[in-house]
Amino acid sequence: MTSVAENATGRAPVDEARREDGAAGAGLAFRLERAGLGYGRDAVLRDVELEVAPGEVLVVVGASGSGKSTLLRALAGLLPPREGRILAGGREVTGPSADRAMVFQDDGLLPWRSVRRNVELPLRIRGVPRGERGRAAQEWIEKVGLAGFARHLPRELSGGMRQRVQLARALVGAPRAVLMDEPFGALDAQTRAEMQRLLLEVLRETSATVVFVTHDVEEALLLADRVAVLGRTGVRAVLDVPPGDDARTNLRERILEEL
Ligand SMILES: Nc1ncnc2c1ncn2[C@@H]1O[C@H](COP(=O)(O)OP(=O)(O)OP(=O)(O)O)[C@@H](O)[C@H]1O
Repeated sequence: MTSVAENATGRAPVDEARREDGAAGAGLAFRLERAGLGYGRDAVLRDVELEVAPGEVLVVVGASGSGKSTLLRALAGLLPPREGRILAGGREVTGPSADRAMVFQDDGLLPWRSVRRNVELPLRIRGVPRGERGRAAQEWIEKVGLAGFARHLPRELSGGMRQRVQLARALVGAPRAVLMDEPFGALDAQTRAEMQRLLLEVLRETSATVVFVTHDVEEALLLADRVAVLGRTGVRAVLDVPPGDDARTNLRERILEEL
């Protein structure tokens, strides 16, 4: 298991005592034990052994079709493993949970709901009283730079703004893990860079564990504490992201070799 002391988000190093489970609100640890994932008869990933430490940002890269989204769906509890086990916070994952928020590439917002009402949704599902959820939603809308847009509908926003709304919706309920599937994949280069900066900024305020899927090795190096590289049927390597440009250049080459 890697040290996450050099966390890209600048967050405090993970407390060893919290690794396996930890108090409510602490980042969630994940563990895949010989997990086999697939659809019907088709195996996508076999024998996956992987640990994600609480508070860590693990970025998953791999060729198209290597199973990045499949892995994320399994962590979210949307796809049960065919073999082995998946543990979150020491407990077997048997379905989705409010502890594990998801962010998708296509925005996944409810088109008929305003920004505020989209952001409030996880709190509403949990039965948080209206006033409290309105305040929390407004706070997150401001944090993601959308003050003044609370009453807008998703179709009135740009792609980048819609991803900001998704980020606010994912984090408003203080989840212990955020699972992000190519969230910036459809954005232009400049908006993507802005969103990466915003993500690093907002993650500093949370202790959530992040598993982030991307095609983009540069994005992986920017965001990750560690990078997991998927190969044809499994995890080929899990690599620490060291500080320093030279070390990153070496790592970039290593990742590209593994891909
Ligand atoms: N719902 C599904 N039913 C059947 N097969 C699926 C399903 N979703 C994905 N697959 C298959 O599983 C394999 C892995 O797909 P997955 O989407 O996890 O890969 P990926 O690495 O995320 O790809 P990409 O980078 O192109 O998004 C592919 O062969 C895909 O066709």
